[in-house]
Amino acid sequence: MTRDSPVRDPETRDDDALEASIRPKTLADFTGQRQARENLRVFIDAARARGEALDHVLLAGPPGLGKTTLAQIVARELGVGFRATSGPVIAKAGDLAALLTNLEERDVLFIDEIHRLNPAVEEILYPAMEDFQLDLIIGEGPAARSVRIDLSKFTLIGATTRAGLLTTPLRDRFGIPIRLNFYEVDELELIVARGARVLGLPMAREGAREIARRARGTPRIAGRLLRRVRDFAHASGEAEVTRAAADRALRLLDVDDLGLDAMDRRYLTAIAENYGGGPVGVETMAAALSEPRDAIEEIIEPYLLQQGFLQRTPRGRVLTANAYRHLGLAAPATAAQMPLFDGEED
Ligand SMILES: Nc1ncnc2c1ncn2[C@@H]1O[C@H](COP(=O)(O)OP(=O)(O)OP(=O)(O)O)[C@@H](O)[C@H]1O
Ligand SMILES: [Mg+2]
Repeated sequence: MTRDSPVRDPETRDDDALEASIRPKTLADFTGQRQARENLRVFIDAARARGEALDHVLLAGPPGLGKTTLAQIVARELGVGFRATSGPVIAKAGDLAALLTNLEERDVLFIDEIHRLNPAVEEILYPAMEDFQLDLIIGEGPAARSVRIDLSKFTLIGATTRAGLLTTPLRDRFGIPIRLNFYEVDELELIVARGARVLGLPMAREGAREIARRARGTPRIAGRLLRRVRDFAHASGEAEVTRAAADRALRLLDVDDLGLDAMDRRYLTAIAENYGGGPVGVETMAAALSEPRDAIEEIIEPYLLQQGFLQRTPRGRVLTANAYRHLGLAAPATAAQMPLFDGEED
């Protein structure tokens, strides 16, 4: 399941195939996230040298930063099998048991959206992660008995957009917690340039930079913008994607100069115009925009917070002077003087 809002994700089959073709396959091809990459390099090499399963890895960060990609890369670099599932898909303990008992020694099991595991399923994951054992209840009523099954030593890679929602016992069982951050423009520029090469699209350096600058710090968005810019380039028949050509395409896509899209601006404008700049609660914003609360917290807000357009306070979201400036609105004097704390947990 992808949690991108429909507004931001009009993905087609063709796009999926293109996305797969530009997905990095090795740690060396994976741009950015230097610290995560360097740590993984060391732990992967050590596990390989000892012939042991890699310790369990938790990948946390906003959508589209490369969690699934990294999980696949880890399995490939370890030279082991890769099985993928996701939290909401594992309905019963038995479903997880079936997955776990089918793993071979040192395999990677990837659980996406691991914060959405059902508690009964999570419970049986604890001994599986810690002791590579499954405790299952077979049968019902007086005939029920518990059996213990030994599992292969495997590596669980969990991915989550909401690390704060993970239970402590689950979080504590990951020996390698990794936080992915928004990418720098330079890194996204490399990703766009590489993607253009893979797609056979002639791209000027400034063209790649323009797309990178407006990709919300997110490789998935960079890839999507690249594919749309490519469509416009084909239509116009120009030999190379210049900065001006990229800019023209991005404007048509309603991506503004700082990379905010229509939904970002709707969100900021609603706080400014309907709620006096805040504080306003996330539930109120969800209702005002007719978007699920999750989408607001996981997709829209992280980048706006990181860019300093928004603050979270114990009483709700508050726009910053930056946001007013960007929207071309006058900031109320009170907004600028409001004491700000980042007191609300995600
Ligand atoms: N470091 C990177 N270098 C190049 N491309 C990347 C990188 N990280 C991600 N991508 C590309 O961005 C896209 C999204 O990556 P991915 O699906 O791994 O994100 P994700 O974090 O799993 O997102 P979600 O939380 O929505 O599942 C993929 O097409 C992938 O190829
Ligand atoms: Mg993913």
